[in-house]
Amino acid sequence: MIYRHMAVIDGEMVHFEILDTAGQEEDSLQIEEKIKWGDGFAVVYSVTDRCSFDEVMRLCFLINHIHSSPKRSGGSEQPPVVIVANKKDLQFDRMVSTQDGENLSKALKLPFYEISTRDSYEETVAVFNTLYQELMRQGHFSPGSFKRRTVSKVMEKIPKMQASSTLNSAGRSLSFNSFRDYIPE
Ligand SMILES: Nc1nc2c(ncn2[C@@H]2O[C@H](COP(=O)(O)OP(=O)(O)OP(=O)(O)O)[C@@H](O)[C@H]2O)c(=O)[nH]1
Repeated sequence: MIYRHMAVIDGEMVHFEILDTAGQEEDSLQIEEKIKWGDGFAVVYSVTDRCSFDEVMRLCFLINHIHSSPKRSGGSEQPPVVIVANKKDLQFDRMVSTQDGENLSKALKLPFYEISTRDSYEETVAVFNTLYQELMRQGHFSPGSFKRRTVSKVMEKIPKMQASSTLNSAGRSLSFNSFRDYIPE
């Protein structure tokens, strides 16, 4: 599933395409193609699901590995990655502490956000703003001349994906998910 999101960041209109992997059974080739496709990555876990947290480190390494391979087109710098702890509103079901998330992010030297996609649109879009700003900082893209990719090209490679609106049924929150389905067996 690809979600679209538009935002004005630092005075520039930015069009995001957000690939959501929820519930997909994928082999390692599909995973690799999807990771190659991304310019930046939000590795999302749920604070109510310890297993999703336990996958974060492995996924970050996988992203770095794939984007540092000689096959990767573009620059040599690692793509922007942020770690996102979702569902912070569910405080009574919490299984992963804020400290755990912060410690992991510090160890991996990655930005960390703890958010609730249910409660805060602003917290959610801040994740994507950070990814965009980091891409700009790296200098691979300049504002207004962003690398273009067509959805149809992606869909040829990833037949299960469909283009879709960014907004969920409540009309306010972005939807994005843990990358745990990306892990090869
Ligand atoms: N309370 C709360 N519920 C959330 C939040 N984000 C998502 N949910 C709910 O969690 C459930 C799963 O959300 P999804 O977006 O389908 O998450 P997913 O990672 O795709 O889940 P899988 O389909 O199991 O991969 C839904 O019922 C959402 O409404 C949040 O921040 N707070």
